[in-house]
Amino acid sequence: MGKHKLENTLNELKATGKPLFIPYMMAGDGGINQINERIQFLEECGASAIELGIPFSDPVADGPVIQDAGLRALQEGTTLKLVLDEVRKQKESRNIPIILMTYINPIWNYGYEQFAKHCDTAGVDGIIIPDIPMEEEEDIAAALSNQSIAFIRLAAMTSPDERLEKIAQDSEGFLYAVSVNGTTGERQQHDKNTLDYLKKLTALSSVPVLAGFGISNPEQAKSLAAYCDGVIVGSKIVHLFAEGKQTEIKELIGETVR
Ligand SMILES: O=P(O)(O)OC[C@@H](O)[C@@H](O)c1c[nH]c2ccccc12
Repeated sequence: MGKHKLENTLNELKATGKPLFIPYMMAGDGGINQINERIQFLEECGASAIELGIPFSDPVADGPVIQDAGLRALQEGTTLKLVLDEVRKQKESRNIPIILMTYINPIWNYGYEQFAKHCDTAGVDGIIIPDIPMEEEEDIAAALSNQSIAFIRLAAMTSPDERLEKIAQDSEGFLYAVSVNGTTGERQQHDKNTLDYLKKLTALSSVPVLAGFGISNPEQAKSLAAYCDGVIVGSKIVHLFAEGKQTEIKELIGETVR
């Protein structure tokens, strides 16, 4: 058994032999009342876990689709505190793991200890922080560790092998393998060397490895998942929600995890 519930849940799903699928959704896009509705919908679609984005004014890793969703969510008045309050309401009825994706600044404002405690109360299982360098993560890592919340690390294709090794060993819950160079957003295809990179990370990591960035259809998802444990899809899901195309979300997830 791994140290974190998230890791154990993903490993159980992995044992069924199907690729893992983690959809990303922007919290507060479509209104605060859509947060729990959409989480429940994605759970019913067969998602393995949910990556819940906290909108932020300076989202350096986000491409245009997610940036726009973030602006809409901010206009709805979405804050980290509001999202945690919403997520807590559904804690008992929810079976799917929740992963928060937030830049470090909102966590800093909230207070690291306070943030970790409130995540625990809300039943949050893991955290992704795209803009904290390995060298500066000690304090937030300690706060999360006190509450047994998985601190998911991001690996980049440009990282040297030594660094990838360290990231793969440190990562908790799963390892997020960023599979393009650049920001989030749909891509036609991935480089050939992406597959070697995924293979390498899978060999280095003791937690499940999921590829994310640039994935928008089941074919792409399956071809990458053949070299790791599953995929994360953001922009495509955000875009389909914004257009009210829930049926297509269901098909995308269903066809990938089948
Ligand atoms: O949108 P894409 O290309 O499908 O990529 C997933 C991504 O959106 C999601 O995981 C995410 C949204 N914002 C991020 C910032 C950093 C890392 C990851 C993310």
